[in-house]
Amino acid sequence: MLDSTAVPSRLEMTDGSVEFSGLKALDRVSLRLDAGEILGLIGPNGSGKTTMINAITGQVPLTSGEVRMDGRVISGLSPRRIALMGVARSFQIVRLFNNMTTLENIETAPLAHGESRAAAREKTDRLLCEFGLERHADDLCGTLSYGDKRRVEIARALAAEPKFLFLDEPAAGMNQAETDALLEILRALPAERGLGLLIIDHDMSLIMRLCRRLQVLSSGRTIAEGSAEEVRGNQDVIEAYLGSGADA
Ligand SMILES: Nc1ncnc2c1ncn2[C@@H]1O[C@H](COP(=O)(O)OP(=O)(O)OP(=O)(O)O)[C@@H](O)[C@H]1O
Repeated sequence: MLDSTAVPSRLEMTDGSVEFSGLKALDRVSLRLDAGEILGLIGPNGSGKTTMINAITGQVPLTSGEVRMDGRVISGLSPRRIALMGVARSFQIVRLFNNMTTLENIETAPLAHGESRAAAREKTDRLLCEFGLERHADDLCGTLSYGDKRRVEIARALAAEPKFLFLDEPAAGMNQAETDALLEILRALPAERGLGLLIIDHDMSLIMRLCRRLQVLSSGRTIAEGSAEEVRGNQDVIEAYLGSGADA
C-alpha cells in the first residue's frame, strides 16, 4: 500500500541545455514529472526527446541548468548513481544481454540493487507473469521476437522498483494486440507502483490513450504543454510537425 500522507516524489529539470559540438540539442528546457502520473514527451525527429532522457539519467552532461529529485540536485552524478536513486529507463534500441535468458536478464536488476537471490527471483517470477513472459523464462534473449525483447526490457527496468521510469518508444515493433496489452500494463503502473512514467513515442494514438499531460519539444525547446486536446490544437505544434514532414 502506498502511504497517502507521504509527499509524492518529484523529478525536475530546470533550464537544462545540452550541446553537441555547437548544436543545441536542448535549449533551456524545463520539465516536471511527479510520481503517480504519466507524461508524454513528443516532438518531431531530432527535437531533443532522447537527449532529454539522456540528460536526466546522466548519460549526457548538461551544459547548463540542473536536474533535481525531491529537491536534491542529481545532475552531475553518474548514470549508475542516478539509477540507484530510482530513475530507470528503456532505450529506443533494445539493450539486453542476448546470451542470457529472459529470467536472468530481469533478475540482474534486483541483484544489482543488492537484493538477495531469493527476493530477486520472486520479483522476477512476478514480472514474468505480469508481462506474459513465463513461457520465455528460459529462452535466450537473443532468440526472442522484437516485441518480447521490449517487454523484457521494461520488466527489467521495473524489477529495480524505480520511482521514475522513462520509456523511449515502448511499443515499437509490436503488433496491435501486443501494443494494447502493453498499454494496459503501463496505464496501471503509476497507481499500482506510485511511480512517475515518462513516455516518448511518435505513435500519437498510443500517447493520447496513455497520457493526460503532454510536453512538446521542437528544435530543443518546449513549444507547448498541456492536455492532449490543448496540445493538438496548438498552432506552434501543428507548424512544427508540418515543417518536419511527420504525422502529428
Ligand atoms: N551523441 C550525439 N552527438 C551529436 N549529436 C547528437 C547526439 N545525440 C543527439 N544528437 C543530435 O541532437 C539532436 C536531438 O536528438 P535527439 O535524439 O535527442 O532527438 P529526438 O527528438 O529523440 O529524435 P527522434 O524522434 O528521431 O528519436 C539531433 O539533431 C541529433 O542529431
